[in-house]
Amino acid sequence: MTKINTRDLVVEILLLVTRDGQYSHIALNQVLGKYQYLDKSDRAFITRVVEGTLERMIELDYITDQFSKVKVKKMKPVIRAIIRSAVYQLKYMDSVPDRAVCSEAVKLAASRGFGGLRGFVNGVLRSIARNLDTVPYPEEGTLEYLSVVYSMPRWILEQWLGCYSREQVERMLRNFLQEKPTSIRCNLHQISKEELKEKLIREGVKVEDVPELSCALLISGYDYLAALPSFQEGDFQVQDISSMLVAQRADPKEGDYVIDVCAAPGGKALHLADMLAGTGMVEARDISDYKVELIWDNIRRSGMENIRAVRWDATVPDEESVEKADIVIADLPCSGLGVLGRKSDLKYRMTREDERELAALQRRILSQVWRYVKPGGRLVYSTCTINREENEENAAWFQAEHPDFRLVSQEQILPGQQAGDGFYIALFDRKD
Ligand SMILES: C[S@@+](CC[C@H](N)C(=O)[O-])C[C@H]1O[C@@H](n2cnc3c(N)ncnc32)[C@H](O)[C@@H]1O
Repeated sequence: MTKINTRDLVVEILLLVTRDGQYSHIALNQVLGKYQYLDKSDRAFITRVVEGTLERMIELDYITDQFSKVKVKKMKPVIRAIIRSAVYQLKYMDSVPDRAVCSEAVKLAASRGFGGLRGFVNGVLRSIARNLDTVPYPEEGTLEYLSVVYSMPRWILEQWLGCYSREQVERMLRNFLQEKPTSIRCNLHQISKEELKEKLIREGVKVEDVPELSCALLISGYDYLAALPSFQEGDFQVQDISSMLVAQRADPKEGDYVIDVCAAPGGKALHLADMLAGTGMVEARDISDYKVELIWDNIRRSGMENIRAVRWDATVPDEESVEKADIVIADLPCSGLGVLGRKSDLKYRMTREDERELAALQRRILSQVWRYVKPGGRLVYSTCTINREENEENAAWFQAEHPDFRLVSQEQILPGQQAGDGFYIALFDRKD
């Protein structure tokens, strides 16, 4: 079998994300799925360089611009991807010798049809390698400094500094860059947490408890999660810890009928079905056949029978569901700025305009789905963002529009505040 060049795969994935607009986790899974025979260390190298390069892209470009006559923005996409991933290795991966980073990058430029730029790539990377320790950074305390050091677009920083203290903002920024274990939710209808822990340990996985949540575990040290027997047998679901709070706040009772109006890939809907312990029914809806199939994949794996997946556009009224649900879950599409620690490419995609459009879409969906809540039932509105317009302001708007609903609680969890992602949850009940 021909040896796969891992750095070439890194460049391929970076191009899929930065040039072709694919989501990083999808591009990474796609490529790693195609080369399943790669050994564990190669897979770990590819994942680390791709994720690290995307996470630190603003800083990497800032460094490169100090040493290159052609600014990063003006470079050809392939050269840009090669240089970015090489600068990441020079700055953040001590285990890779600088000489190897530079020469591999030069070879890559040639093999990708840019032989004429070998000298350029070599020159830029060697000057960076020589001068990395003395790169002048923007003045500490300025917005530019935060933007470069934490690789965060300025508009996002301005927005957060307008709502939160500098200390809170810096804690979030530090948190996004920290490596975190994967959180999983144990399917308690099928296996106890202790049994799952033992099974995972036998599969070579490192497991930690989450004391505050009886269904959650943190795992690390595995190679390919989807290949673990415990995953294939439906013993757990990958789910963020903050996201597990949604079903907890909804607090379903035996026999409840739940509609999750935006459910794919099904994390919260499956959690609710698990809490219903074989009783009641969860209808998990999403907008496309593709998304509905993702939910079905997870339902089949979990083996649960009190949940079904259905295609339905949540902005379209569904007269048959009016006042039928004990609980409506509205975990709506959002700007996702609370999960930048796991999906760092979102910070480069999102714009202020997108946020406004998402806040408006959330209102359109809420304007329909409240009708499905029975008198005496509950509506949980949640997002994985930390933007007030999408969160507190939408909850206040909903409350003002619908006086027969009462805002029972709302919580804005900031990244770094507890173990999970940044998240927002508002719980409403409908008067009887
Ligand atoms: C935040 S995600 C939901 C995550 C899910 N609740 C979970 O826990 O796994 C939002 C979902 O809304 C779906 N969506 C977007 N617009 C929609 C619409 N108009 N109707 C129904 N679903 C929609 C997206 O396809 C996406 O799967």
